[in-house]
Amino acid sequence: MPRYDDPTPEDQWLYYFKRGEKILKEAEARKGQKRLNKPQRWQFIFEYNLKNRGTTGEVGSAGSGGRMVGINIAYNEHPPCIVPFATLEKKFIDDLRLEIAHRGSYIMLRAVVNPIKYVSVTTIAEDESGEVELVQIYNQDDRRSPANVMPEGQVFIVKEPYFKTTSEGGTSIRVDHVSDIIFLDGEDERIPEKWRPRIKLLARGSLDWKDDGNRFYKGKQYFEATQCYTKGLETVEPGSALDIVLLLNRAQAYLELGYNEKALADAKKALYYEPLNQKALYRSALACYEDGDYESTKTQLVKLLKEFPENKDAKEKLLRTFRRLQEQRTGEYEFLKMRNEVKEWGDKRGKLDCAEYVGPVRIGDAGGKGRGLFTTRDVKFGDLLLCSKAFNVCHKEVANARIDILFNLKAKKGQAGTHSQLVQELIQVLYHNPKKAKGFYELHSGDYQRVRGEMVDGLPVVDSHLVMRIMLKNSFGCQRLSFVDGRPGDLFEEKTEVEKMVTEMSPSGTTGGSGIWIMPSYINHSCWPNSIRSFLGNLLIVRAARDIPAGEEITMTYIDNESGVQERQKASYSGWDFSCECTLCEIEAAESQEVQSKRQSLVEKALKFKVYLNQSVQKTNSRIAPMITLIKGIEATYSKPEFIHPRVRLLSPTNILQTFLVRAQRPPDVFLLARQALNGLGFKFTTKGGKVVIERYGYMSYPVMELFMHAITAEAMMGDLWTATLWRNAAVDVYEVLAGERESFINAFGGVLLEAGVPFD
Ligand SMILES: C[S@@+](CC[C@H](N)C(=O)[O-])C[C@H]1O[C@@H](n2cnc3c(N)ncnc32)[C@H](O)[C@@H]1O
Repeated sequence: MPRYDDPTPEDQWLYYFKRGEKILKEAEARKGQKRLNKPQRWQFIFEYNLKNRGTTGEVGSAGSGGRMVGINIAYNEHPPCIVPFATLEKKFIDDLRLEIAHRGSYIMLRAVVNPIKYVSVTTIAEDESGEVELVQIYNQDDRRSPANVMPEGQVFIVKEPYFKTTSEGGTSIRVDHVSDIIFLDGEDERIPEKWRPRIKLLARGSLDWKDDGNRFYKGKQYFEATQCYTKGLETVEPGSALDIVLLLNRAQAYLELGYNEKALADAKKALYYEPLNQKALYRSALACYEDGDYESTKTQLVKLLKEFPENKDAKEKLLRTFRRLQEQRTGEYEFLKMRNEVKEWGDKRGKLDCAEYVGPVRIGDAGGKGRGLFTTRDVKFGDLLLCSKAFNVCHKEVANARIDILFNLKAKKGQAGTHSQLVQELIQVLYHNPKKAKGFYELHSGDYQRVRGEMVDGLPVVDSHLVMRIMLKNSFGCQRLSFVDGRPGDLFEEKTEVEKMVTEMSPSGTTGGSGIWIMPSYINHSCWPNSIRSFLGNLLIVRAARDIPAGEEITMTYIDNESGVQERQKASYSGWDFSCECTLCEIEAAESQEVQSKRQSLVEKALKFKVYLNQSVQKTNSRIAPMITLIKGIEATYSKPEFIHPRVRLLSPTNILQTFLVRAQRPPDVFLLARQALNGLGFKFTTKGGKVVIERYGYMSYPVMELFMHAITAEAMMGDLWTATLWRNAAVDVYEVLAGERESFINAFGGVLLEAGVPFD
């Protein structure tokens, strides 16, 4: 079942946290001390090279098979440097003290080996006195090779360096914040005299830099291309033809990297000198389009087409822009086309070309819950509330997805999946798109103490620990499609070797994709929510799961609601620091301990029958009677009417029994059970004017769809195709809410309908 995110209750990760806490305690005990063992330079380098012999610098990825599972442990939360470099005082390796961020200081280093990458880019660096130390640089752009980030011989500055004990007992300078490291190029005056190249390279002109940049661009090395164009721009005459070419080339490379704000800034600079430059107008339009600013895109393209009416790309883009503006206004999308596109991505990264839709909702004060999302008008079951584009998402379906284990010992949170990759990518997005970053920084970050200061030395400050905390509180566990061929997406997962390893290490047994969607992050939790989210590629769709009056708070579920109240409370507390007080929790918490335990033990017994699902028909047949007794027993533990207290815990046992009954070819019982289960969830049906009408919508979740499909196929098997068709129509409405759109119903369940002989339309 898709979850808001993996709550990973503390006890499941106890072993790792205990180990981590031990390391932390030992490290804390050494706080302020000098490193114990000063490594011998030659020995240190020799052992490093020996250990990393045979690796190419990059330690593979999930799809490449040979990758080690990365374990990212964050415990040394320290804010980034927010003071200008000029105010810092130089320190040497010998001056560093353990478990301290050296405020007011910097250290000048030079890499003496080729780097290696696990989760961080790791190297050995020397200072000017020849002392060496391990340096771990986190959160660099994963698209760059480690040798490109930190080639041997690279001189760099670490501002306010953090010196720490490694989990292997050694020491290292750990750089968490991208804004804390300054890479110096050969001509930088801050490079110490002794590290300057002895032979002065021939002076290179802006034209040379442009040619180099173009070569890198052709080779798809966009980061390197931007570096060359930047060098060229340093010496070129402002407003000259070459200046404009360099700006426009850099804008194009920035667009490729997703640094849209920088691309727009470059295109705008070119437009300052040449207001009707065709490429500048087009690239500024592209940058606005990529950032979802379709009005500005339109303005730029209209201006361009007025001057250059034959520009085909601009015409095509303008048409697309009109479509985006319509989506933004109406929430009308070509869902089926989009779904097929997502399927075609295969194991590649993808992004749908569409706009965001913010429906009848607004952010408001939700009292003790902080902020929340509220309806601005009466909303009907199935209405589209949000169609939100990912701020950033890391799908695990992608071939080179990084599946790691991420621990934040300070926040006591652990996650298995793409979360470590997500944090790293978020940091890059925030660093290169500071305007867009504002929406992210406004999200809930729990008790984290934020530092002031958005920019330093003309560059954005990104606090990696803050990003991690926001990610922990707001990320959604996700897959690319909520339903694949009739079943919830995650049932289809074929685990890769790395995933299997991570799953083994994660007692919750789950690994998942993860992403950040800004608006949906404002929705608070309820165990019986009034909205449902679903995923379509990089889109998160939220629809109303019942009629909601104007001004009511919209809720969704963060956790697996098929568990009992105590487990749910534990999950919401350990994952998000709150105790749920929704009506379901209120009712269940007020039940006697005896009733709660009885229900729990009956559910556990019923779930054990899952093992028979893969056994012979005969064996399953003999389990039907005991299963019915168990289900009746669970039902008897509920005392309130189902529309006040839905029988959520009966969902999985019912689905198991349904499968037994289908195999035993007992369609009347299959239908009866499906109907009873739906009634038990609070649904109320009537037949009106030749239609099955859902008079009251009950508790909605993915397995509900199974109940509908069982009802439909059972009716068809009994020969009543008419009733089957009526149920099918009702099922489409429910599917729309669960899958986000109705257009793919046939796509998803066509096979089941075909087999049962139920007409499609
Ligand atoms: C994703 S954020 C939701 C938006 C958040 N309320 C805000 O102000 O930004 C998750 C956090 O909201 C709060 N929250 C969500 N659901 C809640 C609930 N049912 N009761 C109390 N607090 C809740 C918790 O602090 C949780 O860590």
